[in-house]
Amino acid sequence: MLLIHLNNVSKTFQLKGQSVEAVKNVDLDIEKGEVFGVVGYSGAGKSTLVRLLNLLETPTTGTVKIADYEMLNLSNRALRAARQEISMIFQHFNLLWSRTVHDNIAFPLEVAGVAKSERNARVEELINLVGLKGREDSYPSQLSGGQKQRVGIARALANDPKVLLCDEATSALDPKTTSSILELLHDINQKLGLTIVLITHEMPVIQKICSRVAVMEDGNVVEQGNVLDVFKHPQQEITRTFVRQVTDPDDANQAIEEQLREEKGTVIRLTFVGGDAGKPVVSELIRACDVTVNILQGNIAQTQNGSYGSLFVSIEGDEKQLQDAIAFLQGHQVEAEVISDA
Ligand SMILES: Nc1ncnc2c1ncn2[C@@H]1O[C@H](COP(=O)(O)OP(=O)(O)OP(=O)(O)O)[C@@H](O)[C@H]1O
Repeated sequence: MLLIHLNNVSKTFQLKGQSVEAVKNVDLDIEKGEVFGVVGYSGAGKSTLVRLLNLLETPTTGTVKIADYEMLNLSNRALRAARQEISMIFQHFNLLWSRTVHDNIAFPLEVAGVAKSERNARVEELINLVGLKGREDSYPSQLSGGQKQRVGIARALANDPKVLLCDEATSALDPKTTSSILELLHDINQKLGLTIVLITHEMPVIQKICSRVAVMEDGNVVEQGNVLDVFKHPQQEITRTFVRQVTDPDDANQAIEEQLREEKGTVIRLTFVGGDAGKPVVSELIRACDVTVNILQGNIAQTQNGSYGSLFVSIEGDEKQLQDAIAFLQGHQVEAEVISDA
């Protein structure tokens, strides 16, 4: 079921007599219960796009429909009600520093006029959900970054939203804490069926929890689709750059470069789907084409839609053997890209 529908949405800011087109003619459909990611570099328009979803920004053109709400046609009062169903978490948590964990989480319930006993029961439930039992009376300054974001998540869930918007929610956290927060978001999505829209400049975040992704560049959504499909067949150069954040992390690149200097053969990157797909293909390749294959580097990324692997190999053989080897690989649904010739 479709939950979010953006039709031809644009946002132009006027700044000192100049127009800044932050979001340009974006069409986007997000299904109920999915984790949808928007990836792009700084300035691409991601924050503006996500703020258009809860009408923190009003579109210059286009329409925004969320659940049954035509967001632009709502009265102020109806918009306030609709916003309760669209919650948000932030990079810097935006907690109230003078309130305890308990009172931060209770805050949106107070605003919504929920009675005290009901409020306390709900806060306790949320504290358990996000794994903060025992920290109810701490102040935000006494918490780690990951714990602060857990408070942010609990507070965002207080009024049972339909959608959770995450604006660079893990960008201020170290990799281990990032993983634990992404796991929590994944659990919440599974347990509550909550629809999550997250924006990030980090493709590993998309890889870990999103089922679909949109890539933004210069205000445009330049590509969107199922995460595994985008990993397998990125259409745009910028998407390839993002995919490489996962498949060729910097330390792996360095290792490849060092090996490239020493390799006698032709270095080829194989990309394949499925955990084991690479192994039999390589041994069959050696047998069928009578070439020597050295494995240089391998990497498998798990996405929500399945696994995706890349394998760097160096192949030694004459020109004909090499051509045969590439044809053989392609005939086995493995993509083969020549990285460097000896
Ligand atoms: N309120 C505003 N007034 C004027 N220009 C704005 C405003 N908000 C955003 N912009 C401009 O719109 C463009 C897109 O900004 P946006 O913050 O949406 O990008 P982003 O992809 O989220 O980047 P970042 O991660 O750095 O926030 C930028 O050129 C930015 O300067």
